This record gives sequence, structure tokens and C-alpha cells, in this order.
Amino acid sequence: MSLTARLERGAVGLGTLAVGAGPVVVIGGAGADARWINLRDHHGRVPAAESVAAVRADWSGPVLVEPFSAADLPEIAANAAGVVVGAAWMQDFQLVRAVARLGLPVVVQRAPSATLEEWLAIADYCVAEGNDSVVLCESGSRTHLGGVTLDLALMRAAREKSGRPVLADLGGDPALAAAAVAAGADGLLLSPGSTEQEALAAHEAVKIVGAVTRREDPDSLLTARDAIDRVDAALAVLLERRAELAGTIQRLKPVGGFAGRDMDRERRLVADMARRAPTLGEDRLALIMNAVIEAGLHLAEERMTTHRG
Ligand SMILES: C=C(O[C@@H]1C=C(C(=O)O)C=C[C@H]1O)C(=O)O
Repeated sequence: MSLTARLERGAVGLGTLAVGAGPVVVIGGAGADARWINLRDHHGRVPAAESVAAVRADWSGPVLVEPFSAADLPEIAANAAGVVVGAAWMQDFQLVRAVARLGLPVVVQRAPSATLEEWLAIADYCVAEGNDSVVLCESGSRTHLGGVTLDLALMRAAREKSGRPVLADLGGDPALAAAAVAAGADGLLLSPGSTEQEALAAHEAVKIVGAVTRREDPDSLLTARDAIDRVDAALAVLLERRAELAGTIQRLKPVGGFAGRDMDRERRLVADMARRAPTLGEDRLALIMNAVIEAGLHLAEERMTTHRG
């Protein structure tokens, strides 16, 4: 889908990036699709221009900025693709209004104790200022253990109720990336200082889990190829896992390998798969699965020979 077509479907554009249609985006530090800067991290001691210039030194893509105060807004208006209304000042209505008036897309983080209604009300404040480009970001609630729990059910409800794109704020730990993508996140927010490895882990979840759970409707060659590449990545993971399991079965069966081939079982598994892949249908699936099964049996026999040898 072209950026314009994506935006027509309720996505929010962050520079060249569409959030809400197409693949799940990763926002964070190095290796992410968009960078973000939290000016609150420095308690206003580092000028906005300096922080933006530091990121701009090696990044020309979209940058999101969370201001420390209203004084940062001119710099943000000039140099950012979007503004973050941080969880800590979600209730500062004056600042929210001033941010919305910049006309840039606004990411509204949920304050730790805010309800769904309170959270969505902030989006309404932005709309009242004439800014409808709002992305909601679930940033977690404080728990009795002193930690922060991401509420993926609330994130999902926010998406359904508002029709707006949603982000899951994973902080410094991409371990929940897969769960967030499965729960319908349109983007994953890593901390501004996240590493390339963390971005890689998040992108991997976007590819593998997104390929299975996220419906995409690409309408350009480039985006369709991007989408099919993600499906192939997921297929590769499953094919590798399948080959391992098929190998285990060959070792456990009384007669393994090609000599113990069980065509009845193969027909049954193809028929089962055809229920989930009705468009392909049984005959085409049989051809595909025959190749997959034979590859597994070859690998298993090769390994048995190596082990015996
Ligand atoms: C895995 C098995 O061995 C063979 C390989 C199969 C497969 O890869 O799915 C299926 C049937 C057998 O021909 C099995 O018997 O279950």
C-alpha cells in the first residue's frame, strides 16, 4: 500500500512511516524504523536542539520527541516527525493542547493509573485542537511488586474503541514484542537508548508473529514483496522446526527414513492442512508437502549415516 493509501485507512504517518496499516513499526534507538528522544531524561538540562542534532548526526529518518516543557515545542515543530505526550504528564492539559496545535502526529502514552476513558480523552483534546493524527501508546501500570505491567488487553481495547493505531511501550526489554504484536500492536516502542540487538529482536517478532496474526492488504509491488518476505521468514522458522521434529520421529519409529514412509499419515496431514488452506486446496498442498516431507526424510537419513559413520 502506498503511504497515502495507508493514511486513508486510519493510519498515522510519522515522516515516511505509516503506523496502523502495513507492518508493525519499531520505534526506539539504533536499528529502529524511527528514533525517539525523551527530553525529560535530562530534566531540561540538555537543550532540545542539542539532543535532536545528536540523533540527526547518524539518522535521517523519522524522529519523535517527548518535550520537557512547552519551551521545547518550536524545536520539535521544526525538526521532528511527531511528538510524544509522555505518561508522566498525560494530565497536563495545557501542554497537551500546545502539542496538538503543532499539527504534528501525537503519541499519547497512558499514565500508569489512567483508565481507558481518561487515556482516550487525551486523544479528544488533540482532536479539539484540530489534530486528528493521534497514536495511543500503552506504557504499563505500576504493580504491587514495584514493577510495570504492560496491559495488552487495554491496548487492544483502546485500538478497538478509538479506531486509532496503538503502540506497546516495551521499555528496555523486547521480550514481550511477540505478545504485543499478537495482541494487535501497530508499533513497538523501545527505550530511546535501545540497542541494535534489541531492535533486531523486536523486528524478528514483527516478522514472524506479524506474518501469522496481522492482516495486510498491500497494493504496490514493493509493499507486497515486503509482506511476502515476512511470510517467508515465518515459513523458514516453521520448516526448520518441522524438519527437527520429523527427524526425531524417524529416530523413534521402529523403521525410520524412507523405508518407514507412511503414505496414509501423509494424506491425512495434507487433508487437515487443506482445511486451513482451502484456497490452495488438497492437490496443491500435497505437492508442497511431498517436497517438504522428502526434504525432512533426506535430512534424517543423512544425519543417521553421519552418526553411524
Ligand atoms: C514423521 C513421520 O514419518 C514420515 C514423515 C512424515 C512427515 O514428515 O510428516 C509423515 C509420515 C512419514 O512418511 C511419521 O511417521 O509421523
